[in-house]
Amino acid sequence: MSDVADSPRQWRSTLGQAFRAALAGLAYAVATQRNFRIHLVAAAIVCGLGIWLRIDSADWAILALAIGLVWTAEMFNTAIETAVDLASPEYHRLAKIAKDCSAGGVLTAAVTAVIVGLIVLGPPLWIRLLGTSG
Ligand SMILES: Nc1ncnc2c1ncn2[C@@H]1O[C@H](COP(=O)(O)OP(=O)(O)OP(=O)(O)O)[C@@H](O)[C@H]1O
Repeated sequence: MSDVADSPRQWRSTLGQAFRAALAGLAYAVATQRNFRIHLVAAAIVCGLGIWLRIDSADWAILALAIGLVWTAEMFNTAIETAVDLASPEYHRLAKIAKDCSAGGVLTAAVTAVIVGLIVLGPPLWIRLLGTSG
C-alpha cells in the first residue's frame, strides 16, 4: 500500500507546498491590506526602540508575542473578509456580524499590544529621555 507518509521525498514536497502557500498568504496580506502594512511599520518602530533601549530577552519575548498576536489577528481578519466576500457579496446581516467580529478581534489584539508596549518600553524610555526613574 502506498501512502504519502511512506515517502520522505513526498513529505518534503507536501511541506514545501504548504510553506509556499503560507508565504503566498502573507504576501497577499502585505500587498492588499493597508492595516497590515501599518502593523509592520509599528512593529519595526517597536523593535528599533527595543534595540535602542537595550531591553532584555524576557522583554523581547513579550514584545514578540504581542507583535505576533496582532499579525495573526490581521491574517485571520483578511481570511474571514475574503471568505465572506466570496460567500456573500451582497449585503447580509450575518456577513456584517462576521466582518465586524473579525475587525473587533484585530482591534482587541492591537489594543493589547499597545498596552504591552507601554508596560515594557515605557519605563526604560522614560529613564532614557529624562534621565530619571522617579
Ligand atoms: N457583505 C456584507 N454584508 C453586510 N455588511 C458588510 C458586507 N461587507 C462589508 N460589510 C460591512 O462593512 C464593513 C467594512 O467591510 P470591508 O469589507 O470594507 O472591510 P474593512 O474592515 O474595510 O477591511 P478592508 O479595508 O481590509 O477591506 C464590515 O465591517 C461590515 O460592517
